[in-house]
Amino acid sequence: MTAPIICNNTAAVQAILDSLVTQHQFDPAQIRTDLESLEHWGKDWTKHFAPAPSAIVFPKTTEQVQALVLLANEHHVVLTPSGGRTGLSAGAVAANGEIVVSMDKMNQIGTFYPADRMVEIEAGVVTEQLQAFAESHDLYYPVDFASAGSSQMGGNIGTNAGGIKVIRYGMTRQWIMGLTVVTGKGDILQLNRGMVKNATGYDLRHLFIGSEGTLGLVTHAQIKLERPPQDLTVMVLGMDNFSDVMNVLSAFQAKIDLTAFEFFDSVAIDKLMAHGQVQEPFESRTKFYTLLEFEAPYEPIMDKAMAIFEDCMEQGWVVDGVMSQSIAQAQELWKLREYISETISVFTPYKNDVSVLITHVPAFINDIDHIVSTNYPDFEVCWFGHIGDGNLHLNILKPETLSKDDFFAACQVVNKYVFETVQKYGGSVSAEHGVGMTKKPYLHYSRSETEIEYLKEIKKVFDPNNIMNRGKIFDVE
Ligand SMILES: O=C(O)CC[C@@H](O)C(=O)O
Ligand SMILES: [Zn+2]
Repeated sequence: MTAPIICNNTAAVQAILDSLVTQHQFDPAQIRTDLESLEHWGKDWTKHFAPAPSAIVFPKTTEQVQALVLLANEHHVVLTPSGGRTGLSAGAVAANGEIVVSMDKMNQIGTFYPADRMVEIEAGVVTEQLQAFAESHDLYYPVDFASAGSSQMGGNIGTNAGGIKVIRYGMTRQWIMGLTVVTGKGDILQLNRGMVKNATGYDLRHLFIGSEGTLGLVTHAQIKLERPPQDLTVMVLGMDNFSDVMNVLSAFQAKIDLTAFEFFDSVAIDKLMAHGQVQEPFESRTKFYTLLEFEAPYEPIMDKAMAIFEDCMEQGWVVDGVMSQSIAQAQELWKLREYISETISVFTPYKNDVSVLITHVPAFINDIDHIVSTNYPDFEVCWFGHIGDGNLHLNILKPETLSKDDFFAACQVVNKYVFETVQKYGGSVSAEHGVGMTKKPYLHYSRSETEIEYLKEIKKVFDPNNIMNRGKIFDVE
């Protein structure tokens, strides 16, 4: 039997911190225990749990991470990995006296392999930093989202982050050619070493991608890069029926390779306009909006897009539309979608991040719409998401008069119906934000009991003392 974990045993934490400095070349500046730091590094963007870590440690090398993991095992103290802390499922929240392992000081871009179109990075590299590096070599890192300026690659790998270009380029997983990890046991493993072809049995790299730091810590990654897209053109279309959103998606996808197909509703537009940072796309409001993007380096593609657009108007699916004529205009239109999450954050939204097969989206949305209008008659609901890949972000906005706890409790009651519907369509209770703590109680709607037992067994192999991000995804006895 493993010894019990004593999360907030200050003596044990202090013994670890002392040992890091005296035995493992940690500079005292690599350790913080002041209240402000504990508050800052102890939480992500979720508002459900109060941060309460014991200390924040900033390793600089894989060996320092290993030393910390070995000490945590010895002293039975839990570690919480921390990247840019932009997560929305409380995967990086340390609420129980954990030591937070921040990758902020491991933020270097390493060797570039032009022939392999690949670059080695440390886990603390910020997404935008990698994107800029790729651009400086006439290449492209295509995984993108509104938080790219803060999110770190280690966190993106931990949650298999998705974002706005998944319809064309897939999730983070697709771009990870290799990983260096320190397992929960304290072993350093080099997984796949960047190769495209490597048929030597289980590919452990893929276990670590999306494992939310519960198996160990990613310290380095080898990232594939892509040729940059050419002449991206953006269209924003307004429509009054959700089924028309899907008609438009099918019409475009039949003839053009889209790089994005995003959707949002008039509540999102209301909030954006009230915030005042973006321009109204059309003179009159419509109920739904889609933003689609495609490469248009040649005139015939543009002609094709215009013809599809006109056809959508004739069919009565689209009420209004606008197309970018320059990069600046395309960027301006993107703000309509990218600013939504931050704009509505003042309403302490209750977040759902669900997905189903695109085939099931219309029926699924109908069911969810019914649940929401029956159960939330008094709450404002904001619909948006990456509908082109089947991912819907359903945000319920807190009325000012209701306390956070009462509001979350009310939403949790309705969750049951939302997730039963997800289950009915064989969908996911977390499409791209991870499970963390907020979706932990609902994991069983997407993963069978038997499957969860396998997950727990895998966790035990890599982290027998359950010191890695304990209490995230599922609980292990
Ligand atoms: O805030 C949300 O619910 C979604 C955040 C992000 O995934 C997005 O697509 O903007
Ligand atoms: Zn999203």
